[in-house]
Amino acid sequence: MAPVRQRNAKGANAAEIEKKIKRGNALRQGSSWRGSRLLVALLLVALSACGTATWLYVTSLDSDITETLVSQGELVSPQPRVYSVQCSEDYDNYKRYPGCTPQKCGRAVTDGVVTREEAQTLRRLAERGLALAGSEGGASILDLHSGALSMGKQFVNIYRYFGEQLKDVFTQEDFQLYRDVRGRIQEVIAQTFGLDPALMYLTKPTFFSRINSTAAKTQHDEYWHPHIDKVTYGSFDYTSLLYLSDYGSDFTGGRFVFMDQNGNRTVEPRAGRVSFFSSGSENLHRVEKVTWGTRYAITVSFTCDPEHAISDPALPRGIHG
Ligand SMILES: O=C(O)CCC(=O)C(=O)O
Ligand SMILES: [Fe+2]
Repeated sequence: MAPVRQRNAKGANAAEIEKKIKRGNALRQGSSWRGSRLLVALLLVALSACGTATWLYVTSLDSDITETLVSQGELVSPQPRVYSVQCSEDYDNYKRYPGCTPQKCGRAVTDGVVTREEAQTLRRLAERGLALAGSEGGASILDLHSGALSMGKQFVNIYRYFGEQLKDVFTQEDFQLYRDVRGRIQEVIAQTFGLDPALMYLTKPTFFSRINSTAAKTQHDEYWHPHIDKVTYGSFDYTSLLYLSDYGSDFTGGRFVFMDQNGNRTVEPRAGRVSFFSSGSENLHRVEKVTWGTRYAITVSFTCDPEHAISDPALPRGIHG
């Protein structure tokens, strides 16, 4: 009996082993199936991620079609380069001043109105003025008309705060140069848009700006938001920008961007370059973030409304520069 039992036991063992092997095989087959299904799933996820990324890239390219209107290296002189655009209806909401209120709208750039030497003198003026204080964030302004100067997270009035000290910072010649340049810009805007320069007035704010890549600390530092000058500043009818430094060598980023329905159009700053445009929503724009270096510019703005006219900046009486 015992050998039979043994045989039986042996037979049972063999059957069990066979079963185990089969189960093992089945398990292995199952897990390899599961493994390959996982692989397929992963592949699908990767493919759809690639697809989404490509789609995002293509659509971002599409909405980011950028045309350079004027590059830093070009010299646009003696005549401005003019791009006409249709006027928005913004001006209908304001009193019309014939001979000044925009009827022709557009944008233009000229390197023939302010010399590079003049731009350098104005840049030094800006450097000295802004060295008195400046924003903690990346964007500082100095408004010689109101006296507003960025200081830390706010503004001070330089004429009150620094008083007599200013005679070592600004000279009468500096203010004379500002007036001269302002007058020439006014002339070229009037010529380009067919206006009577005598019916255009300097308006506020009109300011020097200094921008670097330091992170913004307050909303005042956030210069890069798209905006419409007429909406932001109210009184503006024509905006001009006089650049005091060069895109690409003094700073990177910081190009001026007109944001049109069908794409972006940029102006690359160049010292002495004047860019001007009608201030309504036909000229929605922004400034790219400055990524390196320091960018200096002056915003010189004009209104047609004599009630919003301001006088040229001048050193207050008693401060003799
Ligand atoms: O500095 C610039 O290029 C533009 C500044 C600007 O948009 C503004 O002052 O309203
Ligand atoms: Fe602006």
